Amino acid sequence: MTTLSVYAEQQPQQPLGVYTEFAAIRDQLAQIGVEFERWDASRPLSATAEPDEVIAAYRDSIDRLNAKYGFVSVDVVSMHPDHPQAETARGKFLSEHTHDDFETRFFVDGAGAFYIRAGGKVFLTVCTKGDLINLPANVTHWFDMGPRPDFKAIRFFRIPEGWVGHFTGDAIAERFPKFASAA
Ligand SMILES: CSCCC(=O)/C(O)=C/O
Ligand SMILES: [Fe+2]
Ligand code: NI
Repeated sequence: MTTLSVYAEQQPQQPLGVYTEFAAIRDQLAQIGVEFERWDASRPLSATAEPDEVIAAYRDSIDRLNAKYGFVSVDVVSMHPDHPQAETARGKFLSEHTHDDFETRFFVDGAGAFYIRAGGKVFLTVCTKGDLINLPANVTHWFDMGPRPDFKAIRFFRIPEGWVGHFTGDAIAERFPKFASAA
């Protein structure tokens, strides 16, 4: 289930609030400049669908987003629990970082957790199928796909290498609960 847990930065043990209704999640995230939308993600895709198939299936949604935000390219991250690179892939975004580009991700399958640090709080947003999240450039965050990663997400870019993370060197991620699954 899509869930937002809001923590005080210094109190990772107990959230200040937990939200599961779309409107409440959208409104909380809007306060820190993060856009959150629900999009149709019902196109049939096999578990092993190639990036080109995912992009073809969601071509109309991609075109609409490109027109709205001026994205010039997309790619697809597709992870499965038995993926040979699962652990390495998880480790890539598990520490706090920023990007020079928007971080715009459309989950067309599965789930993953964004931890967004803003205004002295951490917004732990578990995204599931149909969620579209849009973090402005330079927002401090980390992402946990869990020990058995299972998701497909389309990533949108305005600049080449927009996915490259600039790591802050802050160990905050180590203090927060890890993502296990969205069930
Ligand atoms: C959910 S897509 C893979 C992770 C990613 O691109 C990123 O930047 C996470 O912070
Ligand atoms: Fe990121
Ligand atoms: Ni899957």
